[in-house]
Amino acid sequence: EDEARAELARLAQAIVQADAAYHQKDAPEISDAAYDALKQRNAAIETRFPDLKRADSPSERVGAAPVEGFAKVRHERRMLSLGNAFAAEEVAEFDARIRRYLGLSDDAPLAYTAEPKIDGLSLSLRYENGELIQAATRGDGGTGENVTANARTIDDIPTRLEGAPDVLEVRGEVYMAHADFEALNARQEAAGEKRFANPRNAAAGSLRQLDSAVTARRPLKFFAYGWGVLSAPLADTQMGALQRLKTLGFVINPLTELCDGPDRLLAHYAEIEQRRATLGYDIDGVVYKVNDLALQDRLGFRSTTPRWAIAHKFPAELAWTR
Ligand SMILES: NC(=O)n1nc(-c2ccco2)nc1N
Repeated sequence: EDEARAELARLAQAIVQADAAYHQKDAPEISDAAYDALKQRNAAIETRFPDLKRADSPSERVGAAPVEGFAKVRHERRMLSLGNAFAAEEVAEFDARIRRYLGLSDDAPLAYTAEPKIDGLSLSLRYENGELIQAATRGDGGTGENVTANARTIDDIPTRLEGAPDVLEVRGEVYMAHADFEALNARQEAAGEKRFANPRNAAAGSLRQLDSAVTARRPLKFFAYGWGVLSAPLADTQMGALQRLKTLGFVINPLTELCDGPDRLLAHYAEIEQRRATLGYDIDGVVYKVNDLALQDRLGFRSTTPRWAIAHKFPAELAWTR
């Protein structure tokens, strides 16, 4: 009984904290699944020890459940996270591993693209016959949230495309620029509303608003960096596909470069790291991708990450200090 009483106290505190993060900071500290598990554990103990139920039990609190939220969307092609590299040697290993996997000799040409890794939240945009019909967050990679109405309010996201494949899913990152973030927090403060901890939380909280009129007032931006389902190929190479997306009206990160091998990748990494503080938006590394799409298809994916791509991260930045 004492064990149960103590655990109920811990659960109540954890659930209150999770609710506060979800509702106040627009940035849940734990996943919906973890939240649900806390609630179920609490209910199970209360069922077993009814007389231990707390006056402030989370199972009785009105509005405790996170906002009923968005319709769920299944991603036909999983939205994957990236493997990480932290040291230069790991970049050489990434290249060597790919050469081994493909049976390429050390001196065979093997090009990569290198682009800044935007520190925002991933979004998948589905266009059919040139119409934006669905926008979904990454979620757990297999199932995300339907945020179509909110995505339509983002200027960088075209609602209509000319000359696109019949079915085209564009993937990219929603983010908030530093200047827009500061201005938003000033408005929040003036209105007696909560401030956002950092641009990523502000972008996430703004995109995951149930009221799209709120999203429309939030300065969100979008860089396209990839694709999902395609009814026809965009190009034969990563760089060519990005150029095609640009032609279709998407914003591609201007610091994206074609590199002929690990040394060039590291040189570009250093250049981007040099310019990081002047970009006006948060990045947390550089993403290297094999440029040839036929090779990407042969390389495929590891359990959860592409074999053909890696994120070379910057050393963790101090707490958001601007
Ligand atoms: N976050 C970001 O900027 N990303 N993320 C990818 C990615 C994730 C999976 C495949 O590619 N690429 C870029 N530029």
